[in-house]
Amino acid sequence: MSGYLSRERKVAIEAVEQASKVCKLVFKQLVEGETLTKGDKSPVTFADFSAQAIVNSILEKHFPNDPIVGEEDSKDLQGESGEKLRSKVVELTNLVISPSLSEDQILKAIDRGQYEGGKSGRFWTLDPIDGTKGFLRGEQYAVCLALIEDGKVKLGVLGCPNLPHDINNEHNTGRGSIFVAVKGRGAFRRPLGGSDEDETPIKASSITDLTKTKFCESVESGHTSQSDSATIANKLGITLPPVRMDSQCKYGCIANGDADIYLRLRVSATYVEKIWDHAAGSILVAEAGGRVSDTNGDELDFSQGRRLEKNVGVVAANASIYDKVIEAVKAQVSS
Ligand SMILES: Nc1ncnc2c1ncn2[C@@H]1O[C@H](COP(=O)(O)OS(=O)(=O)O)[C@@H](OP(=O)(O)O)[C@H]1O
Ligand SMILES: [Mg+2]
Ligand SMILES: [Mg+2]
Ligand SMILES: [Mg+2]
Repeated sequence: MSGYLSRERKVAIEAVEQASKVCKLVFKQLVEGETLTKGDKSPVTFADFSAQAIVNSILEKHFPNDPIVGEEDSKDLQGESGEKLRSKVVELTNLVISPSLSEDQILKAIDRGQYEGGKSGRFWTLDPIDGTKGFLRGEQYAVCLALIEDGKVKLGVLGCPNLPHDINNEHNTGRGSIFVAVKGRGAFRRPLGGSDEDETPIKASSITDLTKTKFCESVESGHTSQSDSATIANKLGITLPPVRMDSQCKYGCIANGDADIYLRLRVSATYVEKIWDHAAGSILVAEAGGRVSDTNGDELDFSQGRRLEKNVGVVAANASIYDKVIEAVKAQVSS
């Protein structure tokens, strides 16, 4: 494939593929292996750091001048107290990446993610594992990578290793997809581990009858107001129960037409959304013909640094119902 951002697209897919591999490996070794005591979050920590090391070192190899806004930093891996975690991350990273990287190279790669973002120039943003709680439960999580230029998202890649190919028939289909979107070039889905030939274009749904729509939201009631969304759904005449799913896989479902509305309604007055939690997902929905905004109807503004300082919550929906949905959301959040 040639043309606008074709090299960036290819490298980003490769980076997300490799990071997804380490996540699956950690899950198999440590979560499924029953070595875990209840409440132990160490596997997701190993996978988070290893995935960020892998993506950042692949980006550095191909685009050495591009800064990265990544969720993690190497603080917890430093010094004597970080020794155990550090050696595990080095081991895991080198199971996936070749040629092998030294401990120092791995820590430096993780810390390439410290860029502060902003309104000019180009940078990448990475959430090595979004939906950490979903990962630990063996449910949905995503590796999320996006390219931002002058404050606008131009490319987004979401790796969703556990997402069923058919969410309506989840026990009888394969799992694992990569979603890709480039500004102005549409949105696509391909199987994890697949090739360019396996890519198919995807579209948001075109359903107009609100009573038949499906909405999705976070599993965690600490991340979205599930009571506000129930009130909104009721006002809109939605009868189906919410599809609760962790991570940016929710954006993937909207882009793929598997759900029609995504509501993320602020629970805490002090929480500000992070750019890596929404960059890749939002371009995916927009390129699939859907609409995305915050709960005031304002465009998500990725030019404000590491966080979406100007926005509150998120609403995504298919284009035919978006206006009705945002009207109901605004009424609820301002009441
Ligand atoms: N208070 C609050 N409000 C809103 N969002 C929050 C909040 N706290 C955390 N987070 C971020 O939510 C990310 C996961 O979002 P999900 O929609 O996947 O939620 S969940 O997994 O169902 O809990 C999660 O991303 P990861 O840390 O990458 O998992 C957080 O960045
Ligand atoms: Mg996240
Ligand atoms: Mg994360
Ligand atoms: Mg986190």
